[in-house]
Amino acid sequence: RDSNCMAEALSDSGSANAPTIESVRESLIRQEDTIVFGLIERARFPINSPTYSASYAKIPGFTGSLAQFVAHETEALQAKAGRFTSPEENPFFPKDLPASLVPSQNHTGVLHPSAASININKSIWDFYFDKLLALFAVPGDDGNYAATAASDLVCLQALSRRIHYGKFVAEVKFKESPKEYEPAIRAKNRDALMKLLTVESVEEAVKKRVAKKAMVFGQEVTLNSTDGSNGKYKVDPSVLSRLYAEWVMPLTKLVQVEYLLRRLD
Ligand SMILES: C=C(O[C@@H]1C=C(C(=O)O)C=C[C@H]1O)C(=O)O
Repeated sequence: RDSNCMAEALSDSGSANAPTIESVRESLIRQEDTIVFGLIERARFPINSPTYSASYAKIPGFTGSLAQFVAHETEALQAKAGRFTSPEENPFFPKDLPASLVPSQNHTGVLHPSAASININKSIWDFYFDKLLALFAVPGDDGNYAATAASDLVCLQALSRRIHYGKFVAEVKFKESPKEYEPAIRAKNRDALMKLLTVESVEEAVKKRVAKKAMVFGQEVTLNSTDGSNGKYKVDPSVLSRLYAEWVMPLTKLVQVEYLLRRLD
């Protein structure tokens, strides 16, 4: 099976195509590329703070910032195109989302149905704008607010997909050893579940790999120099390890715990 096609793989029917811990981890690794490239694209612009100010935007018929407006309206269009019928996609503005207008895809049930009730995009939105952005975008204002908002949404959606992928990780882990998970689920013991699903060696490797990807993808490519990067990268590699250590992995694990707690409902 083509390992780049996790979405297709997860949609396949039949247990022969059921995800494995390897296939799920492969997808998480590939999604790192999307996240690193997304941050590199956003880092082309300075912070551009008017993008986040409701008093700047004053959009007729909409209360909120330009960033909120672009996310809200883009999601409405994407919903009509069927984006959120995929169990891998979770909207930031789930209220009043228009229905899909396209023929429905056959997303067969890999996940327990209660997975649909898990959406932690509010936390993702908050850490992205309140903490992360200032770590990789330089201070300043170049007036490119619409492009800035669009590029923020690309980052947010990539982070959201990665973090909510914890649902699939948890499903695979549960299927591999139900007897270990069941008592902790019945006891609603979050700490025990967190311990069971945590693999520190994998987390260490993730932190190192995303920093390395920031170096490889974010170097200046030139034709006639021996060291194109000169140690300068479009996004500081340490920001990538910090993003994963402080937010992405803890939130992915939170999604896993939330999913497991509902797994026997
Ligand atoms: C995703 C997994 O579960 C946990 C979360 C990880 C992550 O978010 O990258 C990594 C290791 C585990 O502690 C996994 O085991 O691969």
